[in-house]
Amino acid sequence: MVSKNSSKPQEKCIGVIGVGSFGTVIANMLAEKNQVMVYARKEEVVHEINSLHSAQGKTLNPKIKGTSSPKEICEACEVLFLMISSSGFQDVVQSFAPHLFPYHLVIHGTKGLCLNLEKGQTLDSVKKIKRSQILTMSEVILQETVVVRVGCLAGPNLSKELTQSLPAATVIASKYNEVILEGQSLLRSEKFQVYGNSDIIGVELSGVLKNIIAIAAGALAGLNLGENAKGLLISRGMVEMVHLSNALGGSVKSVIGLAGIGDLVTTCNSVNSRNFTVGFRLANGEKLDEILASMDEVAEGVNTIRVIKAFLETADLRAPITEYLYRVLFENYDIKEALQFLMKYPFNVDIDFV
Ligand SMILES: NC(=O)c1ccc[n+]([C@@H]2O[C@H](COP(=O)([O-])OP(=O)(O)OC[C@H]3O[C@@H](n4cnc5c(N)ncnc54)[C@H](O)[C@@H]3O)[C@@H](O)[C@H]2O)c1
Ligand SMILES: O=P(O)(O)OC[C@H](O)CO
Repeated sequence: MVSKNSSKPQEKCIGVIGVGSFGTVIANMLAEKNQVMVYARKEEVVHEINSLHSAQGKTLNPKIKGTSSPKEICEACEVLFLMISSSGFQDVVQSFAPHLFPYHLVIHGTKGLCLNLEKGQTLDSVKKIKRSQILTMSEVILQETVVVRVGCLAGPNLSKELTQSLPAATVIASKYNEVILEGQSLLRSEKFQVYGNSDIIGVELSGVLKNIIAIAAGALAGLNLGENAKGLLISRGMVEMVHLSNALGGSVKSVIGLAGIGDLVTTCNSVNSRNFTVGFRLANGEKLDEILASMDEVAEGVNTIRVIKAFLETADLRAPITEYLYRVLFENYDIKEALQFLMKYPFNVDIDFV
């Protein structure tokens, strides 16, 4: 877009829905090049954004305007970044649906799964689920709204490091090349590289599934089992991710790319990862309920383990790391015994998917 009076490109208004850890970082990155409007559901957070230029203590670029109105942000912005944890994703998308039109372009950054169950059913009541009862976030957007041009953003993107402007890269995945090009033009900078991928389901699943392995990596670290064991876990974890992703509709190529192996290595090695931290604290004897109650931010891997365990009940597939973590998290199985079992698991071949 070029204004009538100058050759400088006119700034667009880009919307960011959700101002948690990741939403604030992405909003600040977008504000380097364009006007940004952010949506927060609480009026006090909107007031803080507009008067103090921060969101729950996290600094925001003063150019960023806050609103609690889905209508206002959808009218002002054609491009929207959805940065909501998976637990609130479906509710937020439903509340935005009346204000979204086919001209909107929506990119999400959520690394979790939603369920597509009958009214009144829960994971506890059904216990076994099929692929059709699991929704990735792009599938939620397509199911609940008339938006067509949907993308996802995934990769090794720890928000604490992005806040410090440390170098990083991400993947924008979409079936539509224009979504990838738009995401690249909005976010790419000297410090932040943006790759494209057309396999949106595979990229979403890569970001979702690596959280499971990160919980196990945190547990290994908490038990001081060493770097050899971590190498073993990451490599077997990647194989498990490939098979699960395949069964859920993702391609191998995405898992071995930046959003898969790239994010897997980062998250399995960082105390800044919430999922790694859950595993680390479990290994130090804390109970899951205590850990989750003390965390302000979401560790998506915990719910993902429940969802994938229920999926495994209907799939012709073994995923031993996920299955044993489920027993540790939800059936009081001893974490040391689980890890010892996994170390001795009789995997016969190293790589069986190429
Ligand atoms: N923090 C990171 O380093 C990082 C990096 C990449 C991806 N992610 C992914 O991004 C997603 C969000 O992570 P985060 O770190 O920002 O989490 P967070 O807990 O800091 O923020 C979650 C945001 O979702 C909003 N939200 C949740 N339920 C809502 C509801 N019902 N209505 C309105 N708003 C609601 C919260 O208010 C908050 O703004 C997760 O899926 C995470 O896996 C996080
Ligand atoms: O803090 P985590 O464990 O949710 O990880 C954050 C990002 O997914 C890292 O890319």
